[in-house]
Amino acid sequence: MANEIPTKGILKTEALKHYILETSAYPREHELLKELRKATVQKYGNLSEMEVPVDEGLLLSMLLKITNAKNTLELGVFTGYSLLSTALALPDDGRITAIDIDKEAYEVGLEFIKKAGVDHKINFIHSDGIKALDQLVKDKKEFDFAFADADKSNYVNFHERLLKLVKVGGIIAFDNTLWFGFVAEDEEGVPEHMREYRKALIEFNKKLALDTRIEVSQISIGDGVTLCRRLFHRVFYILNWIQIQFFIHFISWIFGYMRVVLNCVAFAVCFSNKTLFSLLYFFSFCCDAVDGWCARRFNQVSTFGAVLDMVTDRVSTACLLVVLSQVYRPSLVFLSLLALDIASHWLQMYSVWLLSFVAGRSCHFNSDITTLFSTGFDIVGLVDETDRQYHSGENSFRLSRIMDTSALSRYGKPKVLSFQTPLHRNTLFSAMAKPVSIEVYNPNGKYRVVSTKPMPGTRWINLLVDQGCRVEICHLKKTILSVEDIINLIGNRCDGVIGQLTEDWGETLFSALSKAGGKAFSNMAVGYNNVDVEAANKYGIAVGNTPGVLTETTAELAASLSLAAARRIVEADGFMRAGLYEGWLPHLFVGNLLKGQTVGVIGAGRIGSAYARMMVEGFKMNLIYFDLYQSTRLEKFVTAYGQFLKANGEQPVTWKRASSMEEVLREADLISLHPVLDKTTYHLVNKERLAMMKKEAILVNCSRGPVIDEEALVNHLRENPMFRVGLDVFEEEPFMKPGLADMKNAIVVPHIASASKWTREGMATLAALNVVGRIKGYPIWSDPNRVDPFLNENASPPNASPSIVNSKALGNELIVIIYLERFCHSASGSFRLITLCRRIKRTKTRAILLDYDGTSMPQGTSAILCSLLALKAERER
Ligand SMILES: NC(=O)C1=CN([C@@H]2O[C@H](COP(=O)(O)OP(=O)(O)OC[C@H]3O[C@@H](n4cnc5c(N)ncnc54)[C@H](O)[C@@H]3O)[C@@H](O)[C@H]2O)C=CC1
Ligand SMILES: O=C(O)C(=O)CO
Repeated sequence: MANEIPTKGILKTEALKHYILETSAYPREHELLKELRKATVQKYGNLSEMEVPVDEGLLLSMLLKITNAKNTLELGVFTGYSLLSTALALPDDGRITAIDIDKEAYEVGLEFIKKAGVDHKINFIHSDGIKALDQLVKDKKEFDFAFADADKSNYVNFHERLLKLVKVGGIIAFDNTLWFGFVAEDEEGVPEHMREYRKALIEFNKKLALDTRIEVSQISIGDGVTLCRRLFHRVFYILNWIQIQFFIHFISWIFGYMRVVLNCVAFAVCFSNKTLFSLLYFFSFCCDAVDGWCARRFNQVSTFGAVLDMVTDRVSTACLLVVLSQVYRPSLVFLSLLALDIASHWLQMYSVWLLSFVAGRSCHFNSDITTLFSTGFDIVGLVDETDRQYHSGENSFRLSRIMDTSALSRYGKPKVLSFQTPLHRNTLFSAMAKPVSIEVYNPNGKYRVVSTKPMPGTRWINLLVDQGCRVEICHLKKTILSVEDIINLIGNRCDGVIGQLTEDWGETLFSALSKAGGKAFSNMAVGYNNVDVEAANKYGIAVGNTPGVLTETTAELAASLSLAAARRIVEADGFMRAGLYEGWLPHLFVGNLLKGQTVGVIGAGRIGSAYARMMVEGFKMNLIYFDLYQSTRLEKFVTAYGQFLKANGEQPVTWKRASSMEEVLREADLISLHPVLDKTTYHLVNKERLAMMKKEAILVNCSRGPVIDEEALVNHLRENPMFRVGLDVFEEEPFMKPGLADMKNAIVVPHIASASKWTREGMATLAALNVVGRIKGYPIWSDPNRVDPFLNENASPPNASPSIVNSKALGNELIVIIYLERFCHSASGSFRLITLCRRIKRTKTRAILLDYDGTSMPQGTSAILCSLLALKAERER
C-alpha cells in the first residue's frame, strides 16, 4: 500500500469518470495511443497512472489545434502518451522539444511514435528539466505551447523559465495541479510519499493565482491541469542612443526641479549678501524658466527649440556655478555640481539598461521601426524626438506620422507606447483601443502590397516576395472591413492592395490608394460588382479579378444545391438528427427526379456553362439557356452528348437557346442563375418572374444575392411549399431577409460556392499576380478564360497580370496568347503558326505560346520549333 498510487480523477464517482472515458474519450483515441497505453501498463503497472489520461490527451490535442501551435515544449515525457498526442496534433512541419531525465521510459513510447510516422517532429533532450530549460532560454528559443509534467516540487522554477520561453499569448499547461485531489485534503489523510508534491502544488497554485503575467484556468480533468496564457508584454523601445529622451526627460525633469530649488535657496542666501549675486541668481532662475518654456513650446520638435533649450540650460548652470563659487569655496561647489551632473547623466544613460534588467528578456531595443511593427511586440516605447525619420531598407517612416492614430492602428500589434506629450498619449491610447494585427513578409521589400485578409495557401505570398514585395496581411478580427479600415491599411505608401468582395471599392478608396502611390487593386473574386471601375480608371488604378479558377468549384456547389433541393437532403438530415425517423415509409421525403427534366441556365458564361454540362451529362437533363451571347461550345457539347446517348440507344438530351429569360423560367424544372451582377441583372428574378415558374420548380442562386428580389422570394416560398430554392448568396449579406431562415423549402449556405482549397489558393495567386504584374509594368494576359499557366505550381507564372478588367481603359499592353492546339491539326495550321510567330516577332508584340497542358513555352521559342511541337503533340493525341 505504501507506494501505491490512487487512481487519477477528482470526479465525484469512479462511475462518472468511466462514463466520460467510455463515452467520449476511448472511441476517439488513436489506435497507437491505445497500444502505447497498454505497453505502459505492461511495463510500469500501477505507476502507469503517471501517464496523461485519455480525455486529457484529447484536450491537449484540441488545444494545440485551436491555437495553431507549431513549436511546442514538453517537460516530463514518461512513456510519451502526451508526446504522441501532441505530435499527432501538430502540422507536419511542427516541432516538439521534449525533455526528460528518464530515457528508458521515453523509449517505450518511441516505438509507437515511429509507427505513427511523427518521430521527425520530436527533438528529445535527455536532461534534467531546469538545466535543459536554462539552455533553451540562453539559446533564445520560443514556443507556442508548453506542457509541464515533471518534478512537481520544481513547478515554480519551471514556470519562471517557461514564461521566458513561451511567446506572449502562448499557453503553458501544468499537469497534476490538483494532485489526485489531495490539494484540498488534510495532510494526515494523504499517503506520506505523496505529501511533498501536495505541499509544493498548493504553494504553486497560490502563486499562479496571484501571477499577473498570466491568465489562468484550472481544469478539472485527470487530476487537474492548469492552463496559463502568457500575458506579459514584451517591451520594445525605439531608441536613439544619443538622446534617450524618455529617461532623459524624466530624470532631467527631476534634476531640473532640484536645480530650481537649489537656485531658490542660493538666491535667498545670496540676496542678503551681495546684490550682484542676487541678480545673477535671478538670471539663472529666468534661464530655467525659459528652459521649461522652450521644452513645452517647441516640444523639442524644432531644432531651434532644442538648441535654445540647450543653450539656456548651459547658461543657467554656468550662472549657478559662478554664483555659488562666490559664496562657498569655488572648488567645492564646482566639484559637487560636476558630481551631480555626472550622476544625473549616468542615471539617464543607465536607466535604460536598468529597465532592461528589470524587464529581463522582455525588453528589446531597436531603432528599426519596420522590425518593430512586424515582430508583434506588445508594448512599444517610442523614446525619441517625434519627428525623426526612420529608415529600414527602402522603407522609411516618419515617426510623427506614425503617431497619427489612423496610421498607427494599421500596424496594429504594438499596444502601448511611451510618449513625450499628452497629445501623443491620447493618440496612442486611442490606437490601443483598436488593435489590428498585421503579418509582414519580406519587411525590406521594395513594393508594399497589402492584403486586407489572410488568404489560403502560401504560393501567393512567395510569388509576391520573389518579385520584391513587402507583403502585409491584415488579421483584423472583423469579417467585413470598412472603407476607413482599408484607408488605414493603405496608409501613406502602398503600391497595391488585394481586397475582398465584401469591401466597397469606390472613389474614396481608389483616391486613397492613388495618393499612397498605388497602381493596382485586385478583388479575390471573379465578380467585381463591389468595385467602381470608373473610379479606378479615374485614378489610373488597374482592377483585377480571378476568373476561371473557380468555375468548376462554383458549378459543383450549384449542382450540389440543385441535388440537395431536388432530393430534400437538408430537411431529411434535420429530421434524422431530431430522432424523428421511425422507419421507411412510401411518402417520406419524396422529391424530384432530375433525369429527363429540363435544366435552365441564366447566364451561360464560364460557370453557367460548366454547371449546364454537369447537369446535362451527369443527370441527362435537357438544357434551355438564356444569355446575351450565344454559347456555341456549350451547344456543341450537348449536341455531341445527345448523339452519344442516341447511339447507345438512350433518349438523347436536347438544348435550346431561349430568346428571353421568361422562356427559361416557364419551361425549366430546375433553374440556376449565373449572370454577373450589374444594373441589368439586379432583381432579375422578381415577384412577377417567380410567378411564371412551375409550382414545383427549383431555383438555385450561386451568382450574387441581389439578382433575386429576396423579399418576393420569401413570399413565394411561403405560398408555394413545393417550390424549392438553394441559395449561396443573399441580397444583403451576411443577413437573410426576414422569414427566409424559417422556410423548410429553402437551403441556405454562406457564400461558399468557390470554397475548395485548390480554388481559393488559386484565387489568391491570381489576385496577387494581378497586383504585382501591374506594379512591375508587365502586360496583361489577354485570355482570362485560360489562366492555367498562372496556376501551375511547378513552373514560374508568365510575367503578366492574369486578369485586369479595365485594361482597355488604362491602355495597357496585352499579351497575345497562342494556343498550340489551335494550329496543330494540319500542315496548313503549322504554316499559319509560323507566319503568326514571324509577325509577332516583327511587330515586337509580346506573345506567349501555350502548350497542350496549358504550360507556357519558353519565350523566344522559334516558330518552327513551335509548329513541330504542335504537330508532334497532335500525333501523340
Ligand atoms: N457564389 C459564389 O461564390 C460565386 C459567385 N460568382 C458569380 O458568378 C458570376 C459569373 O461568373 P463567371 O461565369 O465566371 O462569369 P462570366 O462572365 O463568364 O459569365 C457571366 C455571364 O452572364 C451573362 N450575362 C450578363 N448579363 C446578363 C443578363 N442581363 N442576362 C443574362 N445573362 C447575362 C454574360 O453574357 C456572361 O456570359 C460572377 O460575376 C460572380 O458574381 C462567381 C464565383 C463564385
Ligand atoms: O469570385 C466570386 O465572385 C465569389 O463570389 C467568390 O466566391
